Amino acid sequence: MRKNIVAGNWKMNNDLPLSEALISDLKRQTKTSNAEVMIAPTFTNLWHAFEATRHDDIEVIAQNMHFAENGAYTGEVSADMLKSVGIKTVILGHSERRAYFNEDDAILAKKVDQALSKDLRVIFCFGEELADRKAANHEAVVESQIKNALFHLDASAFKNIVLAYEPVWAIGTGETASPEQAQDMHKFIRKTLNDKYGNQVADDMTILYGGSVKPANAKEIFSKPDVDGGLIGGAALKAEDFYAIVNAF
Ligand SMILES: O=C(CO)COP(=O)(O)O
Repeated sequence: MRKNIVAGNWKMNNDLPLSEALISDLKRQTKTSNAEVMIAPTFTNLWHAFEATRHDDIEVIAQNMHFAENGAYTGEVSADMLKSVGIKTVILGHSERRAYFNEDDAILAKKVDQALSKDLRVIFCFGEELADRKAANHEAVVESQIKNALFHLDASAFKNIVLAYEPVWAIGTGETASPEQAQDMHKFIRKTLNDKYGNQVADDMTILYGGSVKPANAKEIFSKPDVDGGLIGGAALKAEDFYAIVNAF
């Protein structure tokens, strides 16, 4: 079923004391919308964050994981490790992972497979760079990112996938895709799913937009019919701003 989700990706921000403080602030906010609320702290804060929100309407999710079961992968974290600290959802394919850690479609396909085989829900991120959009190549880029990492899956696997369109040029830049640009791309993504898997998968898919979503622009972006929520970076680091976005539905 399609849902409204607002997920805060904290990226590499907040050590343990700051994470504790932000979670206390988040717990003081009031949710007036039907959106599911998620926060993605860094690995070292996951257990504390899970414990601290156990009785709250906030899901703690992970920013990344490795594709292997376990073994000699220094510095990496496995699906089982995430599950053992209460995590049920993992972000994969973020543009920062793609750009700085060389995660390509083939690696991401393996990560998606591993996460799904462990019953983790995946928030799968993708999006074009500025040069792609200037060359009017944005739809082709997004289509290939989705196809290469996900189209080996059965239709039933998509129940555990949420898509997040994050145009690279709008991340952390203060430049947002216009609500129309977001809507056009989300509609195109749904059509791409429809062409391969039919309208059940396409209509049920939750598609988030990410890239400089702020309290001031969230309402207009979320009002678009194919935008089901947001993946929020900078504005997720302040509880009032984050809940202003959550409540923009
Ligand atoms: O990358 C993002 C969320 O994953 C978006 O970040 P900003 O909201 O800071 O642009």
